[in-house]
Amino acid sequence: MQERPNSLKAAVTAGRAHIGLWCSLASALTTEIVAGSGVGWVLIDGEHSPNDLRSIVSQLQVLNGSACEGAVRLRSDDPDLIKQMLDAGARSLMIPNVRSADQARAIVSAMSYAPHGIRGFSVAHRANSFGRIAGYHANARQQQLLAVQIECETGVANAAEIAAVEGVDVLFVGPGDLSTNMGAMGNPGAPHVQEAIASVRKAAAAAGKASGILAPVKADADRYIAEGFTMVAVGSDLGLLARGSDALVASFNR
Ligand SMILES: O=C(O)C(=O)C[C@H](O)[C@@H](O)CO
Repeated sequence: MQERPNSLKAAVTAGRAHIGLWCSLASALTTEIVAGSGVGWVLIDGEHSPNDLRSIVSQLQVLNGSACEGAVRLRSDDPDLIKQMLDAGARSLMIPNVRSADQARAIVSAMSYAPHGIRGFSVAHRANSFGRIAGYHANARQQQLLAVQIECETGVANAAEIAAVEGVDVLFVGPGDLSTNMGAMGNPGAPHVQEAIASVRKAAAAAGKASGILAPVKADADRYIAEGFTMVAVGSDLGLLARGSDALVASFNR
């Protein structure tokens, strides 16, 4: 058995925009519904959502056989969490608030088996279809995608060095955290934040890497894609359900 190609990695490393949806509801059912839309990837959020390892695995399972790539955001860069999540079958990882090239190198190391890194070895797990994927251990890095989030001024200042780290595929801007860190809480449209966002995109491009961002307003997403961001999340299960239900109820309350 061969490992399924990572369509998200293939698109963004070739410079093709690939849209995704954020899955914050920690529910295999809602992730299945969202993935059925035909979106290219979903982000299963282990940072700000009430997910645990089992709920993340359930969401990855509903993506089996689908063209939609399940990316997982961890709550930190802890190498033990990274190992457990990779073994559980997540191969596209997003790590929040990466601030330096050394931190990025440590994350790549945690994703790599010796001699390139420190990932612990387990002979059979969900990632290699319980031992059915021949050569998984030798080739595991090929289908892995690493998106590091740039979410503070230090990360922006070090974006060029972070992008240059071998094994980093995407600099992914966290617009909420970045704007908050830059004194414009929740307002990524502030001119100085927009300048920082553009500088992250340019740093990624200069290193031949992809850039990504979460942009739940369509006009923003269109503009970011036109500027060159490729891994673009255009909404979330939570937002769709909350705003959709608000609008439906409001439509009866005139
Ligand atoms: O800083 C941000 O913005 C992000 O990283 C995305 C958020 O965590 C959030 O909006 C998820 O729901």
